Amino acid sequence: MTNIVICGANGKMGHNIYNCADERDDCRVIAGIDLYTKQYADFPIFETPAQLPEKPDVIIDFSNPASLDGLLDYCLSTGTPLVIGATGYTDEQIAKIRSAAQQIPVFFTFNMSLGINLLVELAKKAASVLGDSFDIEIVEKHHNQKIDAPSGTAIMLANAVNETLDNSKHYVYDRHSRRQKREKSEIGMHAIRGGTIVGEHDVIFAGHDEVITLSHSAASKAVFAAGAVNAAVFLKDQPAGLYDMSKLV
Ligand SMILES: NC(=O)C1=CN([C@@H]2O[C@H](COP(=O)(O)OP(=O)(O)OC[C@H]3O[C@@H](n4cnc5c(N)ncnc54)[C@H](OP(=O)(O)O)[C@@H]3O)[C@@H](O)[C@H]2O)C=CC1
Ligand SMILES: O=C(O)C1=N[C@H](C(=O)O)C[C@H](O)C1
Repeated sequence: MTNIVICGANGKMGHNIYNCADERDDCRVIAGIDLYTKQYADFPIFETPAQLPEKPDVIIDFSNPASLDGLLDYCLSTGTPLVIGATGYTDEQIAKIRSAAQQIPVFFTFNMSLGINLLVELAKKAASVLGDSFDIEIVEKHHNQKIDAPSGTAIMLANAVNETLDNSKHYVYDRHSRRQKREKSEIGMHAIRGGTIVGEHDVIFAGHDEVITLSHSAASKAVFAAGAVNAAVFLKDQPAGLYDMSKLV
């Protein structure tokens, strides 16, 4: 049995993770963390990790980058494994996550779906064949409640493509404020926000008279919740280190 605490328990992903864990026999949610306390049917919610009455086997975080320091303090001092699904971190925060993973198990990915992680591999392959001659643009679409842009997944895809191309590209987020043609070294990053779109990502390779688009669409948040719960059950028994979806396929 894996005892889970959800950080961001009152949020959309928090609810989906609770529902996913509730349907399984090998794990259960024992508590939540969120900005205000609200009693769920089955578990209590606390405002900070320090208030947790017992140490869980693993914490799953789908809250906000603002909760990172408190979570890392708690997980490092108690040796608690941490699954991080939230997005919007600064480079400095990502460095802190990597550093913590030298002492505790940390599972960190901007997208918990298996499909996106295959898309990353396909995009790397396409970049290795087309990257020198085709223009590369990434388009992501999400619901109107999303705070960060571009999405963590779009950044993950761009980084994977760029690393394949020896980091020869730079990212362009805005073409409104300049009057000039596109440079070969650009990866254009485009964020669309509207309605209840769950999450769509296109990596577009545009060449002379031909275009290849690699595309992924999530139909519900349950797909991310399933990945996060699988990650938590996996992480509980791992040594310190940084893990991602490649460990779950
Ligand atoms: N890796 C992946 O596969 C996926 C990642 N995500 C990411 O997960 C995050 C959450 O998404 P979603 O559930 O849709 O967002 P929600 O806004 O619905 O949920 C976030 C919850 O966290 C709470 N919260 C905010 N700040 C803190 C804090 N400092 N400490 C504790 N709780 C806090 C919010 O409270 P309040 O509402 O009061 O601010 C809210 O209840 C986002 O960063 C999103 O991009 C989402 C889906 C998949
Ligand atoms: O905020 C969301 O909803 C999502 N965020 C993640 C991201 O920023 O990449 C993953 C998924 O697309 C849903």
